[in-house]
Amino acid sequence: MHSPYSLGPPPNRRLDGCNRITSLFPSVSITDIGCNRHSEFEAENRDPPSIPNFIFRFLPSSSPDVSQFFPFQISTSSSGEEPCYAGVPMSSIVEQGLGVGDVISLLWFKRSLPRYCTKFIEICIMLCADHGPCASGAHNTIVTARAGKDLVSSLVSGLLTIGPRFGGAIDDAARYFKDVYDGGLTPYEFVEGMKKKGIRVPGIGHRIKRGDNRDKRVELLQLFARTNFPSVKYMEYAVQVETYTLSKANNLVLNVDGAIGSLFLDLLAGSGMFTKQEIDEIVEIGYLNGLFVLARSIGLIGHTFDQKRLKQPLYHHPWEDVLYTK
Ligand SMILES: CC(=O)SCCNC(=O)CCNC(=O)[C@H](O)C(C)(C)COP(=O)(O)OP(=O)(O)OC[C@H]1O[C@@H](n2cnc3c(N)ncnc32)[C@H](O)[C@@H]1OP(=O)(O)O
Repeated sequence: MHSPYSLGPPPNRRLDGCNRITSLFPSVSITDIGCNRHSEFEAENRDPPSIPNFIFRFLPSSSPDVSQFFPFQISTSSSGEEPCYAGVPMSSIVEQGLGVGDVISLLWFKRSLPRYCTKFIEICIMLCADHGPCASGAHNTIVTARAGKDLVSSLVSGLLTIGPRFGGAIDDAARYFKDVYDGGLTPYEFVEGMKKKGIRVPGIGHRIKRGDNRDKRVELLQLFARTNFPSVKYMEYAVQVETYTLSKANNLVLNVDGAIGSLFLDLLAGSGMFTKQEIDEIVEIGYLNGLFVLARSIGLIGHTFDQKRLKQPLYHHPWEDVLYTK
């Protein structure tokens, strides 16, 4: 019995996909791509090699995308001598001294991005890793760890606070900044239009930061991008939006979500590594909140360990904060 989570598509669907491929590419035989060998692997109680790996080895590089034939697509191969991320072997990743930004670029974006892009991803991860115990996510994690729960429970309890008000506005910021910049709206038209619709501008506003107490993380991201990116047009637009919102209220700064959202648009558009269609898809699907989720997991895990190491007792919130009503 094939589980959808273990070996990939069951044999009949594998064969079906392979048959369609061999009919499309007469130079490729079904033996070449290993489809007729499923029972052989099963008899030896081994995982069959992934079909796409076989196929990509035999198809000419100009072949159309065959991935559409497969209900399961992978970018991590575990069937060869060593695991590969989007076709790049682990040894090559280690030997080239690549970092976690490169791994993210391979696994999320399915391509090797230039070093300044992967460095930018790494800076996002480093800067968003933690923001102290009072932020929503850390607070939840701490309370959960102190209730005696395990690492995973404590981590996810914190992660579940990530959303439109806390760390989860990067995708929406990117969507809006892209739409309004590409559509030629002025910052004034954008902000006032949002106000009319009763929607807060994603990427703008902070609970603590103010116009006269800027977010250092935003400044560091902007400095890196201004120095290394070929173009920062979306970021400059976001800064113009901030200038306008700050003229309305001192808390309406460009926050870290807005900075990452606008700068990632610049990375996608300026690197020359993505087609317009791919950029639209990345923004529409919403890849970018993943950066905050991944980054903040580092800090939340640290908060869990702190509580365990310090043997902190069950948390109880101070009575005096609570207004009791009838
Ligand atoms: C790492 C991070 O978490 S960064 C934050 C990511 N989230 C966003 O970018 C979403 C948009 N921003 C917001 O929703 C808010 O600014 C928050 C949640 C981040 C902070 O909110 P708070 O400091 O609690 O501000 P509060 O909710 O009290 O709002 C104060 C005033 O500013 C206005 N305001 C706050 N943010 C915005 C915004 N993004 N756009 C328009 N107006 C805003 C509010 O309408 C409110 O005005 P009102 O009292 O006249 O209604």
